[in-house]
Amino acid sequence: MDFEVFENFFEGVLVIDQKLRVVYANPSAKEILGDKLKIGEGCRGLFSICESCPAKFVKEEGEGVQVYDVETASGRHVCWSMSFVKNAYFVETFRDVSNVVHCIVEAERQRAHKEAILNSIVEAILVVDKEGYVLEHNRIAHRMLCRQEEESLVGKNIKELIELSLEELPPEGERADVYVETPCGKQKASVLVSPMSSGFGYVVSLHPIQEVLSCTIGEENAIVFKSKAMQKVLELAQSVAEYDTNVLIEGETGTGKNLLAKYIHYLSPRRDKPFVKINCSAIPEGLLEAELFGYVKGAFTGAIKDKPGKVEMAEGGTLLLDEIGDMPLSLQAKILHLVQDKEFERLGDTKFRKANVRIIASTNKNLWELVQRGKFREDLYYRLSVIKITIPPLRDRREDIPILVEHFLQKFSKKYNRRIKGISPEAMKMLLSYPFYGNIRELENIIERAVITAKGSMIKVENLQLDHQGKEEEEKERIKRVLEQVGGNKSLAAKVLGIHRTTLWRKIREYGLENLV
Ligand SMILES: Nc1ncnc2c1ncn2[C@@H]1O[C@H](COP(=O)(O)OP(=O)(O)OP(=O)(O)O)[C@@H](O)[C@H]1O
Repeated sequence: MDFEVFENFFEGVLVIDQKLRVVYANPSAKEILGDKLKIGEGCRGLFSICESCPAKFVKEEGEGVQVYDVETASGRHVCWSMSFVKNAYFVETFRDVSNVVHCIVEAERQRAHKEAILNSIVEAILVVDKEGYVLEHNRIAHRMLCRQEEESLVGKNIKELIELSLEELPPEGERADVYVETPCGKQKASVLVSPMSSGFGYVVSLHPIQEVLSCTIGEENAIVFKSKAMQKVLELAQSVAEYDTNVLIEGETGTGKNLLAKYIHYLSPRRDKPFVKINCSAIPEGLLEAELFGYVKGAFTGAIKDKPGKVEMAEGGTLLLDEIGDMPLSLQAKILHLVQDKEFERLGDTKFRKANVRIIASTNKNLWELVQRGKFREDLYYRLSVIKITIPPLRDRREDIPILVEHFLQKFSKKYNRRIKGISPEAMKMLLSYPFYGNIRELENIIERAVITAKGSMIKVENLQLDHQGKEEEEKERIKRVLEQVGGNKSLAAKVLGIHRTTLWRKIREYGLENLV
């Protein structure tokens, strides 16, 4: 066999006889294998593949073998092949691929580093191209967004995953809160988008936000909160719920007094019996007694048959006397009798009836002040306020605003079948600085309007209809009234208003009320 033909080959060529001795090596082979190569000696050990010498297989099967990465005795990497020719020789050819292998190893090392870093981040990371298609992601993203272990996010569009397209995400460097559908239900997450310096796409990070605290008696009546102040309120409510004591709930309008009363009822042993509410301020004085205690036929013109009142409707359950501060003095004695002796009389009747009801009263007025002014019976006040729970106004627990916003966003998105995903940072900032004299009810109305009027899937500043002018007037009047009541004593006025002294002083100057102090 003429081996000269191999002399100028770029690849290394070794010719091995059947006793596995090297009979020829071309210059490339000599260069690659160095002094480990000895012509006339055995070839064993020249390559890492010699450990499982393929010669026997190649000869018997008559098939060549190729291995892409074989190490030489001197540590170089070659792409190696062996064939059996002319029933006499094994020919090994090999090409140095050390550089390629090095690049692959380096790329693999970098990939492993990147993967370790990505997986050590507590946020879900999605690397997307300019159109929003996922190129890479970390383990948290998989856990957060995939229902099945084998499911892959690569190739999916961000819109499909978080229902927000790239254009709808917050601008670079700004976070926004969104809701993401996860295998465990909706998860709130703070989203941040950073463009890649190569201009190749974006890194979208989703930081899961801890579940909102909520006490719920059904979806409709969820009480959501985050503040310590509300936590205390709820804890107190929970601890008194099981006892049959009367409870007085105080708080400004719209702070959630009705909701809390329902919560207490549903936590109490009376939960399977009725919860009945009567609004003492909404019913004309003449009708209130009949509404509360019922009447018998002929009690007044139009009383054509006996009719039970709210007290009887609440039998076995809870009766909420809403806006108790507006209860006329004339009726207060009868309420006292009900509260004290659990007895009442239907209008026009001659006999007392027994009532098995738990009484919760609520008021947005300062009941004690009404007692002092002779508008509310002191004995009734003490009877009702065995346990007094005061719900703080929303402006004193602003940390509840974001979760309430989200709660209402979800509620109204569902109600109006709109796909509202979140609120822009500017809009949230505006809500956080708004005084909310109408408290949660006002916030609820603002969000309801915003959900209806929002053009895209995010609530923006222009969707918020805030009544700043009206609020300022209202605040000025309130401060003026309180200052007059306390004879200009700033400390006392700040206490009554529930604001800090320095805030009060600033507002006095703002509204030009200096003459009152
Ligand atoms: N913590 C809360 N979480 C969720 N929704 C709330 C919360 N507090 C109040 N709301 C909602 O705000 C609205 C007003 O609440 P509610 O009627 O209980 O207030 P209120 O203090 O009784 O008002 P008013 O003094 O006018 O009778 C309701 O729609 C209620 O569901």
